[in-house]
Amino acid sequence: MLRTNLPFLSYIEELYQNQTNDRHITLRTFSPGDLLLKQGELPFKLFILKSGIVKCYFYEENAKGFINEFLSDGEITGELETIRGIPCLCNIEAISDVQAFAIDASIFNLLLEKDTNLNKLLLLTLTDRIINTSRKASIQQLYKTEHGLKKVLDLQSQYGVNISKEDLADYLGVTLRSLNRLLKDLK
Ligand SMILES: Nc1ncnc2c1ncn2[C@@H]1O[C@@H]2COP(=O)(O)O[C@H]2[C@H]1O
Repeated sequence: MLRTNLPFLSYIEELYQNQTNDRHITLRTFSPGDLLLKQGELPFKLFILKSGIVKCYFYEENAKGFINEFLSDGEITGELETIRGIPCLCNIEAISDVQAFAIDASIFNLLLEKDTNLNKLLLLTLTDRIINTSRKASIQQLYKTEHGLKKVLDLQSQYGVNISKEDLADYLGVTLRSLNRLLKDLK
């Protein structure tokens, strides 16, 4: 549930440290509740997380939220827009203090043209996301929510993160009321 991408983090840290005069990569900080990317908007920057946790979620027209993933160290956001030229698919919101490397979309596109390392890292990242999203979707279809909840609670204690009940419900695709009932039944 909490995705990290340490090879990507090493890659961007090296680029950041080796910058000379033109500092195209900057380090930015965000507080809980700050939006790094907004659904439907065209971002000019991509972010690669250095530390902290963000949630990646959709808002549907009926004001329901659905959380795809919780992303942490080394995860990239905003790459889909840059590659496909489409508005941001989802919102990326900090749920803890976050530090992220920011890179201009135009610079990222230039790097994509000449850096095979970046291309390989990106392919691995995108294929991982397809695998994780498909796995999550099939688990949600095949098993009861209780099964998903147990897994999420295990992972939460494994990573030592504290995720609000609202976010847990949005991650599992259930109402807060159902989540409270499930939590009560688990006791
Ligand atoms: N299923 C997913 N898992 C992880 N991250 C995602 C997923 N879907 C979208 N994102 C990220 O959310 C970002 C929103 O802006 P973009 O569409 O540019 O790029 C998107 C990806 O970086």
